[in-house]
Amino acid sequence: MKPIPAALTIAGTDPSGGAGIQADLKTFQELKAYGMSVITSVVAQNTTGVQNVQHMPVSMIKQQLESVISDIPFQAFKTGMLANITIMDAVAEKISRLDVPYIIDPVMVATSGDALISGDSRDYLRDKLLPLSALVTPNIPEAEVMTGKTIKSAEDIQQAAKQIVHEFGAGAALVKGGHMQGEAVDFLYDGKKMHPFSAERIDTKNTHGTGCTYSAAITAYMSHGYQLPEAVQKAKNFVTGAIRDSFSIGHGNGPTNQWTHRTERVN
Ligand SMILES: Nc1ncnc2c1ncn2[C@@H]1O[C@H](COP(=O)(O)OP(=O)(O)OP(=O)(O)O)[C@@H](O)[C@H]1O
Ligand SMILES: Cc1ncc(CO)c(N)n1
Repeated sequence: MKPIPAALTIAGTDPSGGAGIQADLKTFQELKAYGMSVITSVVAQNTTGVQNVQHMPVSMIKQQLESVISDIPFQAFKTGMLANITIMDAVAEKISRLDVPYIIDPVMVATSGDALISGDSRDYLRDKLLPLSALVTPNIPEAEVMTGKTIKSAEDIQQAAKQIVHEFGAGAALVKGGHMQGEAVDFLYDGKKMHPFSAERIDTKNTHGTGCTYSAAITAYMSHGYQLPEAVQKAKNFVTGAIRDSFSIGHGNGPTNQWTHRTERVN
């Protein structure tokens, strides 16, 4: 019998519901993957920014992982906000033996500009976590931190994607062009081929949680058995719809809309 598609997110929270664990679970649900979550940090945030952060004790993060892993099988998982080296290390220890695709959203800074991880953990993420991943999904500033190079053009994005795979050992790299001008073009490099994914740029300030929604959608599609690059194409359609139909709520950058009634369906 086919297993029930299940997906796990290991990330921080957003009580305003647009990013982090909340965005991931909404996306999993819309894309018909049974959603599970391990909370790494509780973040007091909303559409205007981050007001406070409380990291979970490492023993509690490990225990949450153990509770899920020992009980329910899942076919793909992602990490989002992993705030410091101690948390990254604990997560790495628990997930390194899992034999299902691992998607890293290398969260560093919120849409509002607030830092979500410590400065010294950026290198650790690159050196310790990337080699465990099937895919990493940096935006341009995150890819610049990883590669140490300035990214100004589509050519630069592709070079960064290649470096992240060949030099840092990620299974594949999807470098997102959301922070550039013009079409929203992302490049996926899987170690052999470069795959561009393009969508019209939508004129909106409501982009809170776009990165979380995108990587959660990739994770959900992979839990259904879709491989790269197909899982990314489907997730790109999903996130573009979620930005197009985004909610003008809150006083800052509004959240994306995961409702799939007008966007990509699973089956
Ligand atoms: N205004 C836009 N119109 C269309 N697509 C967009 C727009 N902004 C971002 N995207 C797309 O949304 C996806 C998420 O990319 P983005 O670069 O915004 O992620 P991010 O910066 O990690 O998100 P976050 O704001 O959650 O940190 C990518 O496919 C990107 O091309
Ligand atoms: C918890 C969390 N993860 C990721 C982001 C990036 O959007 C955010 N704002 N909050």
